[in-house]
Amino acid sequence: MQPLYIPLSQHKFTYGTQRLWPLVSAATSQALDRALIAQGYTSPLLMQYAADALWQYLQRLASVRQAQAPALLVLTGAGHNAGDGYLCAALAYQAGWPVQIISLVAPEKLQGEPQKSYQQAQALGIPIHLWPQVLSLELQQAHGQGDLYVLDALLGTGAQAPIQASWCDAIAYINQMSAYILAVDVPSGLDASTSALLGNECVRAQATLSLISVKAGLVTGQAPTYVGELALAPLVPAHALATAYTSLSFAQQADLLLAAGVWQQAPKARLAHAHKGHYGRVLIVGGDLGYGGAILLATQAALRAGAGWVRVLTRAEHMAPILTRTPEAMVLNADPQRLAQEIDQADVILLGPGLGQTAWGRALYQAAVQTWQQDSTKTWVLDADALNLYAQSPHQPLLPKTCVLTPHFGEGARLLNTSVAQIQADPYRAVQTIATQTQAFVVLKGAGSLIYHPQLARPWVCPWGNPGMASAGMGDTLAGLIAGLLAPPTKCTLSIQVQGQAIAYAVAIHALAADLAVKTWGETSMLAQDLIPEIAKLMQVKSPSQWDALWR
Ligand SMILES: NC(=O)C1=CN([C@@H]2O[C@H](COP(=O)(O)OP(=O)(O)OC[C@H]3O[C@@H](n4cnc5c(N)ncnc54)[C@H](O)[C@@H]3O)[C@@H](O)[C@H]2O)[C@@H](O)CC1
Repeated sequence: MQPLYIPLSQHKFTYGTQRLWPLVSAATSQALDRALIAQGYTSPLLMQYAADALWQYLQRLASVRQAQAPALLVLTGAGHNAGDGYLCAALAYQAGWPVQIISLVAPEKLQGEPQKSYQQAQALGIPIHLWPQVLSLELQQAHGQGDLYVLDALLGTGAQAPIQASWCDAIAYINQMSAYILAVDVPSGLDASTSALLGNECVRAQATLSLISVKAGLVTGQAPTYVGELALAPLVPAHALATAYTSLSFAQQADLLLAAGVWQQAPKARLAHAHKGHYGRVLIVGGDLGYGGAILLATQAALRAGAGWVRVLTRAEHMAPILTRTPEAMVLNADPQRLAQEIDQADVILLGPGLGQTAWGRALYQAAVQTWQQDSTKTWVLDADALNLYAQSPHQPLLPKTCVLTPHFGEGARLLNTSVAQIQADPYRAVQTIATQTQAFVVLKGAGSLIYHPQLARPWVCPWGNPGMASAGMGDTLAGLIAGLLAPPTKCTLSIQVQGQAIAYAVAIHALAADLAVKTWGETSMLAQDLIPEIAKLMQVKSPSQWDALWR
């Protein structure tokens, strides 16, 4: 049987020659449903296709896990999401799995398709309990043996905040089970558009099968904790979906970067007669006392990204350690007077790794601002305390014409003078607001990093990376990588689109390097420096087969 879903969390994942995948809001997803219904894919048909895909996913999972006597518990609410759940329960029951359903909504309150699906499950004789009834002995036994699968069909794209206490209790109840949770379309409690949490509890699924389209709220911010493995069940043929997309009058929300296209963005083969001037000059400024490692990592990443030369302005105390580890770099004692002259010689200036906020760092920041105000033709990357100092300025200076800001959520909150919670409530809005206010490229770093510039149609989302990246030096490495990849002088004169692709490539390679490194070091022990050799490996990939070989 043809697979009814496409796994999106795999690194080997490719989809034709596409480089991007559309991410949609809940509203767009509902409009897509309507457009498909208008093509003759009626609501009951789509619901049955959804149930078929969910059931196939569960069966394959049980087979991979060599599950003994698998049992299914389905939690349902009132909407179409629940309808998918009832129909999937019916398929599992007919195949001989022990199945029980816990509904949070009294049957007499159900309407339309969800009501019909409920009646179908009921007619088969599947036990349906109204929350908070306890599980029957049979399922409890299966649960004890660890073969219990839970289908979360409580809330889908129609979910609204807040989640009431009794629903939170039900969510907490399934989260504490030692069962495998598959979420239908969206983990209940997560906003499908923004990745915000709608209440105090959210289903923590091992996997989510997104239906018809991938929702933007599943891939960024806090979402990866709740979504688990992500897969898409398109439900309808590609041509029907393409017609549905073109009939929409409003744009999709974001684009997901895809592995299929990432390697195609790698720097081209070098000219046979090349000299280092062809590959650009990067100046890195930072590394106050106590922060020598930050500037070292940025330097190594910029060099591995292929920059022709890298000069470093830092504290005198850090010169010898950096040179010992990276003799290819030119390392100089930083003083604000020297800065203008060094900037003049560079194509790209990275300001911020380990810059700190003492008088030393502030003086360098001020000198840098004066320089770019006089000559805004250079490409700048502002990271770490350069962002904080910019955010603190009472009169924020106009940024250079080509500028990349790389805030994490905390720095993003300072740039917008708001809280981290507000950024988490809608990272898409945050990245677009920062970029619009500054007219710069913004890389909002975190799980599912976002990349945006006001002249791009939509933010791009990087789907790779792992929680081991929540460690010191990761941001410095990324900043160095971006600076190195933007360094070739030709890049600076190219369009926003092409510069954006170089930045997206840097973000992707950084996350993918972490996904390679984690295979050796594990999430707990992986260090930022472990990414450097993996970055070099990834940048050598020139074909899909080389790409696949990396992930074997
Ligand atoms: N329309 C269609 O034809 C299709 C819909 N599909 C499924 O349908 C879902 C969307 O269906 P709906 O629009 O019915 O949305 P939902 O299934 O998310 O349910 C909305 C219902 O939940 C209630 N609700 C919202 N927030 C709540 C909260 N915080 N606490 C308690 N109850 C709450 C609403 O009052 C409404 O009754 C998708 O996520 C997908 O799973 C799929 O079957 C594909 C086809």
